[in-house]
Amino acid sequence: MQQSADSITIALSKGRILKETLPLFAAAGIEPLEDVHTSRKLIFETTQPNVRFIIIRAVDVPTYVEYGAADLGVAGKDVLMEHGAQEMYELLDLNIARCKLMTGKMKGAEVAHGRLKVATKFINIARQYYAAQGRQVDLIKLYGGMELAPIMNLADVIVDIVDTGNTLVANGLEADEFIADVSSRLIASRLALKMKDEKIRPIVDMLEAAVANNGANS
Ligand SMILES: Nc1ncnc2c1ncn2[C@@H]1O[C@H](COP(=O)(O)OP(=O)(O)OP(=O)(O)O)[C@@H](O)[C@H]1O
Ligand SMILES: O=P(O)(O)OC[C@H]1O[C@H](OP(=O)(O)OP(=O)(O)O)[C@H](O)[C@@H]1O
Repeated sequence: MQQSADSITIALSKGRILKETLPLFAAAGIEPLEDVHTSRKLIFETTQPNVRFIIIRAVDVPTYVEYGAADLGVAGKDVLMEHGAQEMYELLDLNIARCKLMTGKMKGAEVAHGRLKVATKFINIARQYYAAQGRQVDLIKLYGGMELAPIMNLADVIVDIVDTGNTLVANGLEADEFIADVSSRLIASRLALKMKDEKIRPIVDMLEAAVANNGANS
């Protein structure tokens, strides 16, 4: 399907962000015409004739926006930091899916002073974080369940998302160093901002009001 000059494509992260994203867009007058949770479709028309959603894996959202295949996107700050922000702009902090990026280690463990083995799916974030501290690290890429790595002696520490801390505790780990606060952001492609500013602006304004209203009600 071609990107058309007068339509707007918005890439949404499926998974846990989606539940909190849809009410914000609904408050901005943009609702999918079908139930996104039960449909196998990837593209959804919305209550606004020229606005459609594509619903994809969180890590793929920056890629669609970067290439201008989507005009707008919603993704976690963790995903954006890991991807690196080329050809796109962060327009709004949606203040949803709030959590922290932290290092974690076995409870009570002393982190050795020498070279550190770090398991994470956030390889770029971890590389930058430890480089800024001048620490030598071996990075071990995982795709989930990072908490298992120190238990199995695969790594000394992990870099992962922490919210309640329950997952760390349930696995005998503890949070150690804070890396960054995370929440979901509205992003736009450079191209879309240049070519479709007058279509994008009212959507951003309505979302901004919805976010403020969300904050006032929580
Ligand atoms: N425990 C959490 N609490 C709050 N927000 C979280 C939590 N875990 C992840 N997030 C945020 O939600 C985003 C999406 O997380 P989710 O778990 O839905 O997807 P994922 O596991 O990264 O992706 P996939 O399921 O495609 O592998 C993350 O990028 C992060 O910004
Ligand atoms: O501090 P908590 O409230 O326990 O939340 C943190 C957990 O949530 C995320 O995992 P998720 O459920 O997304 O699983 P996955 O990363 O293995 O896909 C994250 O990777 C942590 O494991």
